[in-house]
Amino acid sequence: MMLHFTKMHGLGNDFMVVDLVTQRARLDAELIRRLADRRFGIGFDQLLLVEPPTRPDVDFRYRIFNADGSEVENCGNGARCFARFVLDQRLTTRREISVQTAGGDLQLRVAGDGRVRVDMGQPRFAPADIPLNAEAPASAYSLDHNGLEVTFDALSMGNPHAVIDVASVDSAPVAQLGPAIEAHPRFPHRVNVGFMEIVAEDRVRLRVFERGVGETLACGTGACAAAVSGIRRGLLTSPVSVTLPGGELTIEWANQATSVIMTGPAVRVFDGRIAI
Ligand SMILES: N[C@H](CCC[C@H](N)C(=O)O)C(=O)O
Repeated sequence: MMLHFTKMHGLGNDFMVVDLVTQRARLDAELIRRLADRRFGIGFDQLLLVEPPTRPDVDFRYRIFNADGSEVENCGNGARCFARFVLDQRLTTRREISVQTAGGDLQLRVAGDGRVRVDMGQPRFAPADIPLNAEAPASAYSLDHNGLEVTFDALSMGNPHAVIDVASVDSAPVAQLGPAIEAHPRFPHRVNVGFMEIVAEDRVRLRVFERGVGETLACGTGACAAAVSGIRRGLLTSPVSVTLPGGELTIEWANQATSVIMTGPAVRVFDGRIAI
């Protein structure tokens, strides 16, 4: 069959977006890996599926698959592209869109200037919610990597994140430490690894080694996790500007009992179709 798709990105974190409201297709992990390949396939960091809701109180179901074929709970940059896509495809006329994900519900709002505001829900800190093997919640954990003690914060944005403070993202050991922590046994579902450089109380630089992908140009949930980590440790004040290699996101978080709000761009690159 021919599968219609749209290539999109959020600050260079790139996606294959598929409308499964008006199309029918089954995409298993092996096919997803093949489609994700940047030479033999379409090439993307994540596949985003737009599906009819399974509950009456949301507009769509939003499913996310990493390039390695693993299905995951959330994708922030993808959520902004999801909102742009369903409006462009006329799958809705609403500019306030609610979606269900495996990690919880998201509220998407498309602004007049094309930027998208996403209510990402509340962060979760209990080790069991991340999940992280740890005796009790803390704002600083440590693990051993080749005899080196690595200190990190950890939380869930629906998906798991570790946040490591670094003096400079330019010299951060992303390629060495990223994969080691992603697959560390302390994280039973693996983890996204953020390297955060605090520039000012309202500004950070960030690089993210994403679970199931590797380093990406931007990570929306990673930007949320980094900002939340800095705010709750008293190092940052909301709103926080997060500068990633692909560009800048604004993250707001008032306090533990409120949602994290992420605002940023969503870009449509091209439409295509592929035989599967
Ligand atoms: N790699 C992530 C999913 C995509 C997150 C990222 N692309 C974003 O914008 O939040 C995970 O395995 O949880």
